[in-house]
Amino acid sequence: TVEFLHFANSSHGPGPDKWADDYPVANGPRQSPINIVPKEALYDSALKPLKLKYDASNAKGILNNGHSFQVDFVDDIDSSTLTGGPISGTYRLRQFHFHWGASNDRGSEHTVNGIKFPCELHLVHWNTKYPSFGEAASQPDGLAVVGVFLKIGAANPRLQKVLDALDAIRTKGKQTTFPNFDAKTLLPTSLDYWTYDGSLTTPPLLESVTWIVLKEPISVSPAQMDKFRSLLFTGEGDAPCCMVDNYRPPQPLKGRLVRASFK
Ligand SMILES: NS(=O)(=O)c1ccc(C(=O)N2CCc3cc(O)c(O)cc3[C@@H]2c2ccccc2)cc1
Ligand SMILES: [Zn+2]
Repeated sequence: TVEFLHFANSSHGPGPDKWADDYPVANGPRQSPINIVPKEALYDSALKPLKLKYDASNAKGILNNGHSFQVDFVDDIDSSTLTGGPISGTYRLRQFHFHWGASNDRGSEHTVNGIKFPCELHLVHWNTKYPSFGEAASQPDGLAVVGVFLKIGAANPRLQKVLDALDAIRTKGKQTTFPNFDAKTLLPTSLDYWTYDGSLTTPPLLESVTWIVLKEPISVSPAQMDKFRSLLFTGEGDAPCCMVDNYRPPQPLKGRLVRASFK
């Protein structure tokens, strides 16, 4: 459809339909995102509650990486971690970032019964049984990403703190310090989740992600969505191209089971 034609031919490289040329894993058995069909998810009473312990002082900086923006965390100690849930061991928070659309009818990567949300937050964690994030990213149990949907509603004051930093990182490659941010403030009340084995949703599309998608969305206002769209894919001095529609569409399930932590 039109947004992918744009994504495919835009200045920031080939879009999702071209990725298989350079990354054959794009057609692999455990690609992300997927469409979640709640009625086809299996409630698994053995799934533990998610335990997210985030230390605000671990927040380092905020960066426009040319395909999204991310808030990076100090991850050389076990102070911001994910445990419990579908995973075993301890995973450290590395960064969080978002995916969003050019309009409020699209933007999320995962969909629920085919419904697209205007935005999706990803909190990226890596398994500390491996020596580093890069090493973990190539292991089948190396990464765990918590996905949170954003739904149009009241302005979200916790999200606003992140959005207020975007003016300083408008173009690709720009970054600025972003100290003392508690990522927990971006989570919804309920930590009920769906979980399945998947991949990175951007190249290199590594099949190393245990996905944990929260059922309850957080709110975002239309004005706040416009703030996301004020970012540019392009660098300073390049012809400006608005950073929008930076989401991969749902990929084939290929027989995978989606489990639910709730009835
Ligand atoms: N959407 S997502 O699945 O949650 C996700 C998670 C991590 C990453 C990530 O950290 N990547 C992939 C893209 C990328 C691009 C770069 O220019 C870069 O310097 C680093 C990354 C990393 C990455 C690259 C190689 C191996 C593992 C991660 C990207 C997307
Ligand atoms: Zn992502």
